[in-house]
Amino acid sequence: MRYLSSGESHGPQLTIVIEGFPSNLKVSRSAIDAALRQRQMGYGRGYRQKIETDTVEVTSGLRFGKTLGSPITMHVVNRDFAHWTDRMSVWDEEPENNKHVVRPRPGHADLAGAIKYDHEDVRNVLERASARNTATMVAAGALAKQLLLHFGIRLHAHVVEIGGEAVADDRVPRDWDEWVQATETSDVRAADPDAAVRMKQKIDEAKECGDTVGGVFEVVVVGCPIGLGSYVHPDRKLDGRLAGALMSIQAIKGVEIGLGFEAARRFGSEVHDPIHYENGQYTRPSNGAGGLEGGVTNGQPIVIRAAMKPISTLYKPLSSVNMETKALEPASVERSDYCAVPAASVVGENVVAWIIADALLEKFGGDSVEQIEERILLYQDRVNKR
Ligand SMILES: Cc1cc2nc3c(=O)[nH]c(=O)nc-3n(C[C@H](O)[C@H](O)[C@H](O)COP(=O)(O)O)c2cc1C
Ligand SMILES: C=C(O[C@@H]1CC(C(=O)O)=C[C@@H](OP(=O)(O)O)[C@H]1O)C(=O)O
Repeated sequence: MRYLSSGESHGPQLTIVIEGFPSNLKVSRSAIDAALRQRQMGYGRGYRQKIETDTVEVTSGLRFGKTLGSPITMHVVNRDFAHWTDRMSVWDEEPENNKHVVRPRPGHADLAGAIKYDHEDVRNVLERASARNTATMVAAGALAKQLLLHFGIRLHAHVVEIGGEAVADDRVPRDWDEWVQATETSDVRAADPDAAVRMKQKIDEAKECGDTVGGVFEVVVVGCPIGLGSYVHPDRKLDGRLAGALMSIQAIKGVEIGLGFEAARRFGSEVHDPIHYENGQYTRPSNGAGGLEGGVTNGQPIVIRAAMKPISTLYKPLSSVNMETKALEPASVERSDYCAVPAASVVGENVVAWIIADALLEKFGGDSVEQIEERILLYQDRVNKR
């Protein structure tokens, strides 16, 4: 299963073409729209989200709400394009009064992208480098999530840290539904209400100073069978694939699985999860491995965290260089978010859904939902005999 996306941030629309999605899954448009809406939310987002109301249009691959097995094409319209028709025109000549972006922002793709693609106007870079494209990741992932749910695999993401303010683990509900409810009613998607207050204060502090803040989110996946992914080649290791997918989200700078970096500070006896056998199955009393050993799912919940750097555009800009004159000048200022960690957590949840769904199809074949069902049942039988 694979997908490609296209679209500039202020162009007419974003497009996603998915190939290899199995047939005969009844899919819900409102579930995709709900995920898109969640991605737009979160304390610290900028004015753009007041302009957009992201929803999905599907123009191929579905009939009567069911997948056909043929390529699925989805679109998300950029309402903001209405304000950019001359500056983002596909065919018309460039307007004479068009102002070029020439002072690249430290932390964004501006400078490296302008040099790589030989652009004089940095806008030609930032339009596609923009995290607007994360809407396509969410649309594709929200479809994959529906496939996973059909097979009893659930996943959810929450924010665990913003600007150094972290949730207390014992304040996060252990019950799945309560936890989901707690994050979805929090405007920073953090399940600990006191930490959420401190996180919002950090965002306010950054905003007042013309600055930005980053943070950490965590994705949890439950219900995965043992044996997704493989240890045989680097590109088949599920830990690597998940880390790669999360790292490919704009501004993600670190990924850790299970104990992650903490494992490097402990003795092995304090890190690895003992193996027990109870009531006819293997159990693990702890989950330091975060559900993955040797690049393969081990039946425990997958727990994976990602660190997001602060937003690159600063209203009080760092110094940069005018690429036309080479003079030292403040970096350009684009309308911007102050903090997008809650939004990034939604993106993270959906890119993880995509990778797990892909690994599921790889293990069980992927032409139709019925065929996958049969193979999962057969496999479960074998697993139960081990
Ligand atoms: C959901 C989301 C929203 C973002 N919003 C902004 C923004 O408003 N302004 C900005 O400069 N960067 C924003 N970013 C981050 C930039 O896209 C990112 O800094 C840039 O792509 C370079 O990141 P990289 O070095 O990880 O590739 C956002 C990222 C995400 C995930
Ligand atoms: C458009 C989105 O995020 C954008 C990501 C982004 C960036 O530089 O990455 C810059 C901002 O764009 P604009 O200048 O249009 O406000 C964000 O709003 C979105 O998430 O839908």
